[in-house]
Amino acid sequence: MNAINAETAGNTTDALWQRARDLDAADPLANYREHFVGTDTDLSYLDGNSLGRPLKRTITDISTFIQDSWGGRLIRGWDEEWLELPQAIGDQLGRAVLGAAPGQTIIADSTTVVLYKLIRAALAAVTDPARTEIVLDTDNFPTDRYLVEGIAREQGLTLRWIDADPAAGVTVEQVRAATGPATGVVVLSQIAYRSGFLADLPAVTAAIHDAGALVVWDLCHSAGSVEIALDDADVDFAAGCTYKYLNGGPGSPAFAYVNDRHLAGLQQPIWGWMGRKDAFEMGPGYEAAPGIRGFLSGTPAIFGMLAMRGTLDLIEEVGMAALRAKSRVLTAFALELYDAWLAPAGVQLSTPRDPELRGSHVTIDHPAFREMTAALWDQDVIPDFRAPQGIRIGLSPLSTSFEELYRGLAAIRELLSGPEN
Ligand SMILES: Cc1ncc(COP(=O)(O)O)c(C=O)c1O
Ligand SMILES: Nc1c(O)cccc1C(=O)C[C@H](N)C(=O)O
Repeated sequence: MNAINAETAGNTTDALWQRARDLDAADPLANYREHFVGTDTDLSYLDGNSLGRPLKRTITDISTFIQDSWGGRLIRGWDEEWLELPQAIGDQLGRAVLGAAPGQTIIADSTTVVLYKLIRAALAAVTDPARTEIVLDTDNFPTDRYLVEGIAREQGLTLRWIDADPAAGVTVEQVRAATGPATGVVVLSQIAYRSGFLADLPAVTAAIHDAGALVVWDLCHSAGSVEIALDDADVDFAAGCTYKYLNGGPGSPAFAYVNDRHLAGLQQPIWGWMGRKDAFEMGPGYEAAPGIRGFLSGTPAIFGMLAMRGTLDLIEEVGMAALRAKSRVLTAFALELYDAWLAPAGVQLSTPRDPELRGSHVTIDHPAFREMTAALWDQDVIPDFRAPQGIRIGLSPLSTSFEELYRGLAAIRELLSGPEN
């Protein structure tokens, strides 16, 4: 029996539609949606946690860059501006999003490469030879797991796996149980890519430090969606993407954060000319540039850095607290729609209900979702599918509207209820 009854669904649907409109009307960030390309259509974009929408100003920023900077200044651009951009934008990101004082954040490479460098740097900072274990969890993003497996093999270290509940995440208790005198480094995501579980970063960091180990946080799904205070939590190392909630565009470079107290004498493993002291001296042997700049390896991807500046400017204007507040209302409304329409149709919720424990996406599971995702995309409803049967509803606080979210979940409800309804 199909549990969505047409009569009651009609009433609920009208009430929820009105509610979506009311939430948009009450949303203090509603006007920011207009800053993004494509938000004046009926397309429902629910995948900003994979790839954020572009800002309209990016069209002008990129075009001006080509015309004036690249086209006008040519190679002089490096000396005049570009060489400093990885640190300048890194500092802005640190200030606006990460809770990091200047000089600890840099834009570089991809998240995968940055994580490799950070994990190796963290291991190099562990001086006790008895600390031979890297701790990670079974539900972390594939790149994190593969990197750690590769590094353990390369360095002759042992892995200790935390068995994470895929519908929840890694708890402080689990971290305490998995760490001890043999732990060197722990690698975790602040927000789980699948369930959206939000880890208690300060408490987990403190637990890892209590065990005498260092932590590398993956902030891909949290940068630009939740408030982060890396310095206050005394985090050791962190990395993340800029193409999700920071709207840097496909393949935009990653960021690396290294706490000041680790920077002196830091050893990262990819020794390229751009990370060397006096890069343009091109001297013999490698001597790392002082500070966070020693974290560069090759030529920075300037083009890929331009778009994220627009979002950082907006975040500085609005503040991360306002973004987090909107994100909480968005995910709460997603749960309301889920309860009214999808739970009765047998869809499982795989994201914590407690708003303190979730980030900015909601994951729902159903055996029909693999096939359904293509049908949704055809209808301009764009979530993403994560195997084996999950749809993630990614909600970007600056660009997602409540009506857009309503339309997306209504389309899922209709496809689930079949052609007869
Ligand atoms: C948690 C997490 N870590 C790492 C990555 C991978 O980063 P990249 O492909 O940019 O290296 C992603 C997304 O792709 C992610 O969600
Ligand atoms: N990075 C991606 C890509 O290059 C292509 C398609 C999707 C992505 C993603 O961002 C995946 C994403 N990090 C995830 O959480 O699943």
